[in-house]
Amino acid sequence: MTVSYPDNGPRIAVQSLSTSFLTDRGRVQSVSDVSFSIPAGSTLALVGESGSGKSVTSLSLMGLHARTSHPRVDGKAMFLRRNGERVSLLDLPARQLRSLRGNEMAMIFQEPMTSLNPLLTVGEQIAEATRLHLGHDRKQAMAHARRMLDLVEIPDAARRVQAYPHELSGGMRQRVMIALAMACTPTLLIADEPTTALDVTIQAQILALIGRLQKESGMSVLFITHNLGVVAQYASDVAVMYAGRIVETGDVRRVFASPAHPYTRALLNCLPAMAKKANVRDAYGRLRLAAIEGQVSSPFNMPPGCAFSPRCPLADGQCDASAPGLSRLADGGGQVRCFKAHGVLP
Ligand SMILES: Nc1ncnc2c1ncn2[C@@H]1O[C@H](COP(=O)(O)OP(=O)(O)OP(=O)(O)O)[C@@H](O)[C@H]1O
Repeated sequence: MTVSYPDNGPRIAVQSLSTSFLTDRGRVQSVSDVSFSIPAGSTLALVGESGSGKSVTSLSLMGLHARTSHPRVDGKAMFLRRNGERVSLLDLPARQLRSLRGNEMAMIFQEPMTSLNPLLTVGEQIAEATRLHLGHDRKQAMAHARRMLDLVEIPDAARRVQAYPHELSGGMRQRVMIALAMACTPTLLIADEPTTALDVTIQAQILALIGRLQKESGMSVLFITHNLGVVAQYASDVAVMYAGRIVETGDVRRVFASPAHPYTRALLNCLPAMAKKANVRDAYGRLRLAAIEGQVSSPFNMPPGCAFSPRCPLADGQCDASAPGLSRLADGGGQVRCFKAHGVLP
């Protein structure tokens, strides 16, 4: 299933993406000034605590916000199509965006049951996608569905193609979601917490599967997770989000070896491996995992300065008074949004 794609620039380039919604309490800014790009075949992990704006970012790119929340999405998101054409996702008419979704751009979510149709067999659901996007007839579509189930290593695919989602385990359902997402050989896969609901062994298998499919197909992946621990193995680059903004970007090795933002450092300190290294133990001799004290400020009550300053051990008057912009780090190491970061280029 290897496909060659035009190699002129990033698969997706997002610039100053900002999203707000209308709520009972007025318009709320959920994502502000988010920029990143993902080259062909690369994985960018978007990391941050719950509520930091990761899902809103991906749903904004896919045009999937409910109209009832009156979303306002600003900025630019250029997507490189298979045919070499570059399209502006935020300006595309709904019909054209729909024809890209599930075809050249696909998405998998945490909970497959919310995306799979309980009334159709898994084979019918995959077949429906390829009939719509690839023009398969019924027979071709069902044969393709079987091949896809094989590809995602579902045992006995010929039989399972006839199964309904509720007849499968959580791990199998997530494999079906991946098969559905991959059915039209997307060039961009957005994986939003794809393994959070699964137990650790199955998580590792699913992530390995996505990694294998990516290598074989050359697709780019936007991998959304709150768990920095899984990032090191599966992503080439990281963007850390806090309160709707990217606070640090860089390649995985640099971010893990020398995190520049105090929030990234705090996230890393929450990892078991880091706890082992620090070897801080409780009264019973158990390793003590660090936790980030305090909570993300409410979007209705954001501090005037840096959003992280109320929780930051380094914050001073400057951080409370004004919000830092993104600065480039020395050695091509990415960017950071912090007055106190070391190694920032002038
Ligand atoms: N339709 C909406 N209307 C109003 N606010 C929204 C809407 N969707 C998301 N938000 C708010 O936007 C912020 C970012 O939410 P988002 O779901 O992107 O966070 P997240 O980082 O993906 O968190 P999680 O890991 O829990 O999914 C949150 O404060 C959330 O409550």
